[in-house]
Amino acid sequence: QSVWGYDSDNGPERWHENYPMAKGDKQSPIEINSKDVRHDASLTPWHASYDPGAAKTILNNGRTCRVVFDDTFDRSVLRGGPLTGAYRLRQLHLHWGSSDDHGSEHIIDGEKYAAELHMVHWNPKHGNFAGALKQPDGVAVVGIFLKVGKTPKAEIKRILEEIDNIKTKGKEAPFQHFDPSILFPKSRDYWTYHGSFTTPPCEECITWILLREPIEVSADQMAKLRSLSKNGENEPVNPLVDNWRPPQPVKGRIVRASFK
Ligand SMILES: C[C@H](CNC(=O)c1ccc(S(N)(=O)=O)cc1)Cn1ccc2ccccc21
Ligand SMILES: [Zn+2]
Repeated sequence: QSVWGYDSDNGPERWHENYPMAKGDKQSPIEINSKDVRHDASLTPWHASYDPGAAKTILNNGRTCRVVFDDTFDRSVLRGGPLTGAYRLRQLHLHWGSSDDHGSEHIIDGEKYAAELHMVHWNPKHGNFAGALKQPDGVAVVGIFLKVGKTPKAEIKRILEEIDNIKTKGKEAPFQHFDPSILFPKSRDYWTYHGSFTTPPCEECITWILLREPIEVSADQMAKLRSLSKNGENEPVNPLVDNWRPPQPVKGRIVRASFK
């Protein structure tokens, strides 16, 4: 019984065999077409107030590179936008491709970005993360697109510098004094819709907040990300690339925009 992944024998087309939610009506990611988006003037700006001291470790779990934060109290929270209340930052991670022309999970007007960064928050009114992922308003994920360009954003460097210490599956390193809000682009414009985890168990508990403005990374930084391995130490090298789920059926959902 192979654990889920992104290969032909355990990839997105087969996740539903062990995770029936994968065939639900509110799955993520999706393709966003501007012509179908509805501007919602009632959408207020979102606000993140993160404590750099909440950052704990960075790890390679064989499927992504993840930074974990202390979420035992309202220390780093996201408010506003489509959200009611303060959602606690739990972790951030990325999805990327084997080349610069693809890798993001959400696709905007046919455009795929080289990578997509997810900042995962949960609603403490549901007690803990396990409880939150069973609720439609349980989790909020801020998605930031990464585009390869000439003027890379310096702040992403901090994450990529750690890559050398977590090359193989299971490797973890301390990652402290990091405020992920430095990764935000200038514009606060966003799209929002209701969806799911883009990985098993694919629970439909996520309010997605996708930032319209991508941040820039360099080709070298993308190569760095692609130097991560799915395999454990002393196992045959299996590059950690293409850890993205293809777009899922929109099924009548409305995507709202905070901007005109
Ligand atoms: C779902 C959880 C592991 N998965 C995630 O937390 C997760 C977060 C964000 C995304 S994405 N790509 O959509 O942003 C995908 C997966 C495992 N898990 C299952 C039950 C459970 C209970 C407590 C703690 C962890 C638990
Ligand atoms: Zn993700």
